[in-house]
Amino acid sequence: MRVAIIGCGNMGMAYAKSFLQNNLVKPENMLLVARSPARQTELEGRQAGRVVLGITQEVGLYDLVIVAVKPQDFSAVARELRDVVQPHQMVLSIMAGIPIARLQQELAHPLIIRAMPNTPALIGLGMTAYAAAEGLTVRQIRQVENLINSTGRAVFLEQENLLDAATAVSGSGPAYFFYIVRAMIEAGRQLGFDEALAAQLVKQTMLGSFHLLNNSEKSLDELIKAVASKGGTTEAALTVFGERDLAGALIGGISAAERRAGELSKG
Ligand SMILES: NC(=O)C1=CN([C@@H]2O[C@H](COP(=O)(O)OP(=O)(O)OC[C@H]3O[C@@H](n4cnc5c(N)ncnc54)[C@H](OP(=O)(O)O)[C@@H]3O)[C@@H](O)[C@H]2O)C=CC1
Ligand SMILES: O=C(O)[C@@H]1CCC=N1
Repeated sequence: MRVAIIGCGNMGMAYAKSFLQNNLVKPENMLLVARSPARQTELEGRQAGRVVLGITQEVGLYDLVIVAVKPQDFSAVARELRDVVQPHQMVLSIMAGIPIARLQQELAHPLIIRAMPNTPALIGLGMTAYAAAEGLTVRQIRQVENLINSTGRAVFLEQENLLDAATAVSGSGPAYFFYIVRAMIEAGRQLGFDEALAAQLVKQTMLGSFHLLNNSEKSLDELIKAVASKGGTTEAALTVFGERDLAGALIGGISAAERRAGELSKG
């Protein structure tokens, strides 16, 4: 498959790296589009494909065009891409918020897949939710899904409107996890550990807890109960979390992320 990527930042390059590592795309079949000469030089150094400056006619020669710029940059990209995109090409957007209808309208192009990945895609452990415009064949959708699967797991959403919720839950999710890990390490530090030891205690605890959750028949409530002895230390912590409504704060934050995706949809 021949793939052009517009927006070769964190996510665009995570995709490029995965496709190459899994031999789904050959370097000679990958086109990386930069918007500045400095970025062009930097991308050339990565040897992940041919690098061009700007959205040239060449972009029209690829089977799939991935748009991975910030949502705020999309309209500028669309003004150039709409003159270049060819009827047979598929366009995969990973931009937060922007709905398929707006992508189709601004690009004057029907064959759109909209996906929401997350940063663990960098190591092949990503979670992507995606939806497809009507008019794409099952074969075309499978071709794109095969690429996405090289970055981790993927779920197809029949209802595109759930993509904003996926953005809030799994797209932004890694940042919530890192936020909690950071707070736990800081607590360890304040209780007397040096940074490295606090980080080791927390990271192994998160890793072990994840695998326990994944391999256990117990519900989350039961898993919590199995740690929190009556009148013990965990209960003391959970009481403070409850008094400060930590769960409510997390749910409220995730709802705010979903609302923000809705705002980004309008440009
Ligand atoms: N980061 C994340 O966790 C996730 C991000 N996303 C989505 O992915 C998209 C990209 O995010 P992310 O990778 O973090 O952002 P980055 O800022 O790392 O990457 C965006 C890239 O787009 C480039 N760019 C902007 N305009 C153009 C243009 N006209 N032509 C060519 N390149 C252009 C920028 O170039 P330059 O370097 O020159 O500024 C930059 O390299 C966003 O829409 C975001 O919503 C989705 C899921 C997760
Ligand atoms: O924060 C953002 O807008 C993007 C979308 C999901 C993760 N990062």
